[in-house]
Formats: sequence, structure tokens, C-alpha cells
Amino acid sequence: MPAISFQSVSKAYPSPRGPQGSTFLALDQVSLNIEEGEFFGLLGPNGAGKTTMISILAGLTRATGGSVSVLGSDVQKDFAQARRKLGVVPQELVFDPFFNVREALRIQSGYFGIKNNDAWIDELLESLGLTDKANANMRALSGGMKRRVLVAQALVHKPPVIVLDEPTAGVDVELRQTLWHFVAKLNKQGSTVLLTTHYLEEAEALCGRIAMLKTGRIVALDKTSDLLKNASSNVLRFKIDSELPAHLLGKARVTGRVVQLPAHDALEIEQYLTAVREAGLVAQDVEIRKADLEDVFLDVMTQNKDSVHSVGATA
Ligand SMILES: Nc1ncnc2c1ncn2[C@@H]1O[C@H](COP(=O)(O)OP(=O)(O)OP(=O)(O)O)[C@@H](O)[C@H]1O
Repeated sequence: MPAISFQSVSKAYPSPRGPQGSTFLALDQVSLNIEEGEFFGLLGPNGAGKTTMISILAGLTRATGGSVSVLGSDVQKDFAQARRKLGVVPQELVFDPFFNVREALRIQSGYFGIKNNDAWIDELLESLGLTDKANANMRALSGGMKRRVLVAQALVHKPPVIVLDEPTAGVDVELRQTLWHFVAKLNKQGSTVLLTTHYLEEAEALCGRIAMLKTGRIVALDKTSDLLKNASSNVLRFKIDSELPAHLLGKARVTGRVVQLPAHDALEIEQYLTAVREAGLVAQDVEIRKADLEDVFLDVMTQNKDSVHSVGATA
């Protein structure tokens, strides 16, 4: 039985543009099974639909079509059972300002009907570097500390499936390391992890399998190692002072003076450098590196440039 299953899931929101009553599809027939024990990455640009998928999974938003289940429990029909199996770390820093950290975790335990949970709460506090903040009021915590509490809150009922929605957005290196160390340990002990992140380095390092979402559709789904294998194997990187010739510009990723071009073999690298020289440009700091997940991601996203799914006005 999959840990998480999305079957032909669609979600229509009221359209911000267009005539009244019209909708647009934030998710379009998404099907995805995540198996027990996987560390799975869900990637996509802003607005791709990642948070919408997680909100449906957590029972916070209703899908317009299709079905979603957590370890066999349907998120709508068996809401309480599905919710109990799930620990969700939300993207936004939502917290109750009236309680201290320990109280917040005890209250969260109470929502799940768990009494005398202090031993596990202490372990969570310790693992997330929060022990000395246990009695601090939530209001008095820094953003990074609040995020740690959100992680602890999500795990307070020992859920077998953990969902992390951009947990490292804007957090420092120390918290990232603490968090990844802890989540990797839980995954090794058998927890299933679903992660959304814009830090592709993290996804590459942590996730065994990855789905890439674009405008509500899955446009790539594979083992991380196979995604990397199928990508252009090398990237030619150099700096220039003027604009690239037009025929190279379409293929290149340009950041300021830095140009990066995907290259399959030595001949292609030679052709790029010749084209640069013939355009009267000087390539500086030339280097060749292996393609990484960011290259794969950009490749996949440019191949699927014009997928916009609007539907007409609903009756
Ligand atoms: N409550 C809502 N009402 C209307 N439109 C919404 C609502 N929530 C999300 N959307 C729209 O649905 C689309 C998908 O949004 P979603 O937040 O799921 O994307 P995302 O992949 O999580 O993006 P990000 O990386 O920025 O967090 C976007 O176009 C967004 O504007």
C-alpha cells in the first residue's frame, strides 16, 4: 500500500482574471504514488501547485476531482485516520502566541488524544536544539526557532508520514543541518518523507525520487539518480563581458557575466568555444562541471514552457 497516493487529482480555483465564475486549474489530473519509506521530493517553480497538493493531502483544501489517501485512508472520507498518519510542517509560520513551547507541544498532543507525551516531547526538543527554549513564549522566538517548533508540532504524534513544505526557506545553515540530520534519521527508521523545496542541492542530496510539477501537471518523475543520468552530462561555464551570439543565447543559462551551456561531449564544448571566439568575445574562467539537479530542473521547465490550463466559466 502506498504511503501517499494521488489519483487523477484536480483542483480548480476561481480565476483571478477572466469573467466571473470562471476557474483555472491549479492541479490537472495529478497521479502519484509515494511508497512507504521513501524520501520523496516535489519540485516546481512558484505557483506550480506544490502547496495545493499538500493542502489537499492535509485535508485543508478539497480536491475538485480525484482521490488522495495516506496509508490507505482517504483524506476526505477517513479524515481523522488520514490526519493521524500525517505530520505536516507548513510553509507559513503559524503559531499560537499565548503559549510557551512545551505548552504548545502538549496542546498539539492533546489534539491527537495523546496524554503523558513528555518523554517524546523532550526528545523532539533535544533533537531540534530547542531544549533551552522549552519555557519561552512562542512570541519571543526568532523565525528560525519558530520553524523548529513547527517541525516538533508536526511530529508530536509520531506520524509515519512526514510532509515538509519548504522547511528551509530563509533559515540558517545550522537549522538546516539539524533538521536534515533529524529527518534523515526518522526516514532511516522507516518514516516516509515528502519534501518540497526550492533548494535543489538539498533535494539532490536527500531525495531518492523526485517529481517535478509545472502549472499543475507532473512533467518529470523518476529516481534522482536517473534524472541526473539522463541529463546532459556536462556543463560548460565561463564569463564574458558582452552578450552571447543569438544562437547560443537560447541554449544558455546566463547570470550576470556567467554563462552556462549544457554539453553532451567534447565536440560540443569545442563548438561553443569556437562560436564565442568567432563572435569576437573572450571566454574567461572557463570550466567544465558535471550537470546537477538544477540543470535538470531548468531543462525540464524550458521543455514544458507553455502549459497553461484555463477552463471556461463554470455554470
Ligand atoms: N486559495 C486560493 N485561491 C485562488 N488561487 C489559489 C489559492 N491558493 C493557490 N492558488 C493559486 O494556485 C496556483 C498554485 O499555487 P500553490 O501555492 O499550490 O503553488 P506552489 O507550487 O506551492 O508555489 P510556491 O513555490 O510559490 O509556494 C497558483 O497560481 C496560486 O496563485
